[in-house]
Parts: sequence; structure tokens; C-alpha cells
Amino acid sequence: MNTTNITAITAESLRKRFHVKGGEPVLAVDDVSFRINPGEIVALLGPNGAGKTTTIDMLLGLTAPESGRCTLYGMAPKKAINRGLIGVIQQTGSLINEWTVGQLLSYIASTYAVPRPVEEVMAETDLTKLARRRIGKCSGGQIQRLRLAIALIPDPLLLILDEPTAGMDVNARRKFWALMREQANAGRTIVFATHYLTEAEEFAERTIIMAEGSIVADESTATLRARTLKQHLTANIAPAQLDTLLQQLRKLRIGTDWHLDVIGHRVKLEGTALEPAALAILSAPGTSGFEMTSATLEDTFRALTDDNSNTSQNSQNLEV
Ligand SMILES: Nc1ncnc2c1ncn2[C@@H]1O[C@H](COP(=O)(O)OP(=O)(O)OP(=O)(O)O)[C@@H](O)[C@H]1O
Repeated sequence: MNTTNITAITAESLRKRFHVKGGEPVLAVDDVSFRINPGEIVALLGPNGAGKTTTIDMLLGLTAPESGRCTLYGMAPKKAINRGLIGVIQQTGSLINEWTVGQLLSYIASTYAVPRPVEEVMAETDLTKLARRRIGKCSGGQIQRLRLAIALIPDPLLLILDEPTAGMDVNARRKFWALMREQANAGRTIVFATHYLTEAEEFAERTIIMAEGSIVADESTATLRARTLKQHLTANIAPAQLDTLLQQLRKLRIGTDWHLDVIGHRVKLEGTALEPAALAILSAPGTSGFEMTSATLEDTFRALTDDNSNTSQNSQNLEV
């Protein structure tokens, strides 16, 4: 079967409620739909309890959706997993502490019809020197690399990783993502859940943001970042300067994404790279109440996932 052109993941209107004894059911995932194409690197980003793990569990066939459906390479999840098309790192599940790294990987390899050579996978995940190390003696970062090695044994087309760097320090995290980049370069499709904004920003090409069980944004990470490049500028212009300044601003605006509003003598400008406009406004005699603000990616994320009450703006107030 040629899987290269088949959608890697299809999630259609997934919904899942958990029934809690004596309490209201918890709506963990509500009408979640997305498609992931072969070769994409996608972050599933969201705060605690957003529904990321529940979504991943449905994708992996570990929990059944109440309604909706999902397929991996056009197949039921379990079938795709049994065929070795999917490599998984889950948040939970313990490894056998008494075994060595090499023993466990050899055992896992023996369960597949056509596994990758264990030595090759160990080299790829920087575990060769740890082959004889007991799993119980491995650090958190080494354990996660071992989990990655386990996921790579069947030579999967798609890696699904649920918070793969949870508990790692900064260096271990950096090392892990460097290894993942090699996997992405090798052409594997990668979907990972995270609550680290920087991981999505630095590693994913596309970011799906979840909050309270729903998707609140699904766009290229570059678009998401571009939102944060947007600046807002306001200033009061001296009446005698207004016409000249507006002419100047309209000229500067050509070919930009600036949106200009004039209310009385107050100028409002929104867009990216507003610095030349700021310079023109500040150079006009009598300008007052100048203010320029820009949102950070953190602000965008908060605005999408909170009730907006925490949204802050990074403002550079330049009173004139
Ligand atoms: N087995 C369960 N029984 C009851 N509620 C559950 C169960 N599993 C998850 N939930 C609830 O469903 C919601 C979504 O949880 P989920 O673990 O999918 O979120 P998450 O985004 O993965 O969070 P985290 O980043 O903390 O892992 C939460 O409110 C959680 O408490």
C-alpha cells in the first residue's frame, strides 16, 4: 500500500465526555476536527486540561470517541499501529527498571516483523553508550530518549508524542528536539502535544491550539508568530501638521499591511514594521500622546486560551 499521499491523520468532529461518579460529566473534547498531511510537523498546544491527551488517546484508538471518527493513513488507528506505521510516546506507562536499555530495545524489536536494527536506533537517539545501563538508573532525559527509540523501532511514518519533554531540564529538552529535527529531516510526520509555547514556536510548522476541549486556532506557526508582530500606534497630531503628516503616512503605507484611522486629530495605525511611521509622527512638531504597543506570542496564546482577563500588552510608552 502506498501511504505517501494519504492523509496521515483525519480527525472528524471528535467528542469525548468522561462520566464522573456523583458529578457532572466532564466534556474533555468537543467537536475537534483536523487533517494532518504526510511530512507535516504539528504542535498540539494548550494549557493543562485542554483535551490534548484525550485527543491523542482517541487518535491512537486507546479511548473511543463518543461521536466523530479518526483514521491514520485511512485506516482504523489500531490497524495502522499494528502495521508499524505509527511510533508513539505516551505521557504514562512505566518501563522495566531491572532491564538494560539494550535489552528492552532488543525485546521490543523482536515483537515486530520487520524492525529497524537496534544498534542503528540507539545511535540515532544517542543511546549507544547507555546500552548496558539499567533503565532504573537512567535520568529523565535518557528515559525520554529511550521512549523515542522504542517509537522508532518499527520505522514509523508518523510519530505521535504526548508531552515528550515533560520533566526535562533545558539542556535535555534541547538535545531531544535536536534528535527530533533529524527525524523530521528524515521525512517523518510528527505530531506532538505540549504546553511549552517555545517548543511549538521553534519546532512546529503548524500549531493547533486547544482550550477547554476545543480548537481555538489552527494555523502555520509563522502566521501565529506574524500575529504577534502586529503593532498598534496612536498619537495626537497638532492640527497644523495633520494634512502634511497624513500625506506622508499614506505614501509610507504603500505596499505595507498598515491600517490607518484618523479620528479628529488622533491617528491610529495598525500593522507590522511601523517604525518609519513612528519616526514621521514623532518628527511632526506638536505631536503628543504617542503610544506604540506590540503583543508577544505569549499574549496571543493567552488571549486565545484564557478568558482574556490575563492578556497583557508589551507596551513601549514614549510620551512626547
Ligand atoms: N479518565 C478521566 N476521567 C475524568 N476526567 C478526565 C479523565 N481524563 C481526562 N479527564 C478530564 O478531561 C479534561 C481534558 O484532559 P486531558 O488530559 O485530555 O487534557 P490535556 O490537555 O492533555 O492536559 P495536560 O496538559 O495536563 O496533560 C480535563 O478536565 C481532565 O480532568
